[in-house]
Amino acid sequence: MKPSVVLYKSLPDDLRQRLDEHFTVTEINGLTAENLEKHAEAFASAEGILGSGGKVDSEFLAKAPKLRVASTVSVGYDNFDVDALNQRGVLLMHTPTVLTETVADTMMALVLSSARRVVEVAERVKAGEWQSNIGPDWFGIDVHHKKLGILGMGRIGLALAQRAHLGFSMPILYNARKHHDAAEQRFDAQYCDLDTLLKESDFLCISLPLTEQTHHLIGREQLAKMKPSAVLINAGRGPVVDEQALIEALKDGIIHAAGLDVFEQEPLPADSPLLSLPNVVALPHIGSATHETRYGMAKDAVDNLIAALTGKVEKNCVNPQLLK
Ligand SMILES: NC(=O)C1=CN([C@@H]2O[C@H](COP(=O)(O)OP(=O)(O)OC[C@H]3O[C@@H](n4cnc5c(N)ncnc54)[C@H](O)[C@@H]3O)[C@@H](O)[C@H]2O)C=CC1
Ligand SMILES: O=C(O)C(=O)CO
Repeated sequence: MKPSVVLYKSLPDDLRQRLDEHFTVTEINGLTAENLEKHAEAFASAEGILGSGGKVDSEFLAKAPKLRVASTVSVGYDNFDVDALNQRGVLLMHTPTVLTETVADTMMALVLSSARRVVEVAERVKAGEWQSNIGPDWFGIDVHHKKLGILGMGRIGLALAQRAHLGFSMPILYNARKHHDAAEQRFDAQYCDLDTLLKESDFLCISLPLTEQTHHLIGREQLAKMKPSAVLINAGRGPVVDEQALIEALKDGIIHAAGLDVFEQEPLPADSPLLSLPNVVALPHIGSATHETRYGMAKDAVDNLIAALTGKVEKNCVNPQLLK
């Protein structure tokens, strides 16, 4: 008999077909409380789950007593309680690597659009405001040769360093839990402590995961250490930055601008003060959102689930110690 799995994100037809070849699939529209109740039987018999978004914690696991593998269509896994999964012996599979370059492209787009005010001035053109030669009120700030600080020098941080250093002649500073040899050798990146990164970066780019240690790592005190001309870019997770403190810093001129792909609450509420600030570029969490990359992530998530439920895991496992 094929193992039962719950699919909580729709897949392209060919990938759905591949999943059906291996498993008996129940497809639901998200891991909502309502769906957990409505599809209680499917969760009770599920050996695997595949999707993205929604909390997977001990409360969820109590409803899925046969679960062996959770496969998320994302690299970030902050919505999973990894300790609870470990206690239950449930493997967690994710999709690093396939999205790295695309997310770095998004971060570079945020750097450029925040500095050059691309969104703001394009809207002014559409509104018919371009009536004569433009003056300083349309100008932005340079990107090339400025110092780019990377907070979280992992896969995405490295790909951003490549773009910024080789493409835009930007000196790279970074902070991470440990030195990154490839970043230092290939892009001359300089390791520094967080205070130095805050004080010296012209662009502070956050590509950190959300953990207990990184929650509100950037708050009022840290923002106050940044240059008034600095731009903050966050494509890691919203709660790494204290959003209220960021709003105040942007309003009060403590920092110059922000480019944000992630927020404390997503979707960003329509009445968020961030949306009325001209010095904010706000994107709807599109870091990995290209057709090619989203397909690649879904494919990897399907392959990860098949590998893990058939005992053939070689990569993409968050808790490989369970394999021993
Ligand atoms: N906006 C979007 O659409 C996307 C956002 N992301 C976010 O980007 C994050 C990073 O992804 P990858 O680069 O693939 O992960 P990674 O694991 O390769 O890199 C994370 C880096 O953060 C560092 N780090 C972790 N905790 C730290 C701390 N307390 N202080 C300093 N450095 C710390 C690690 O040492 C590592 O260098 C993901 O966890 C996810 O939250 C990822 C993909 C898309
Ligand atoms: O993969 C992730 O962690 C995302 O945020 C979406 O690509």
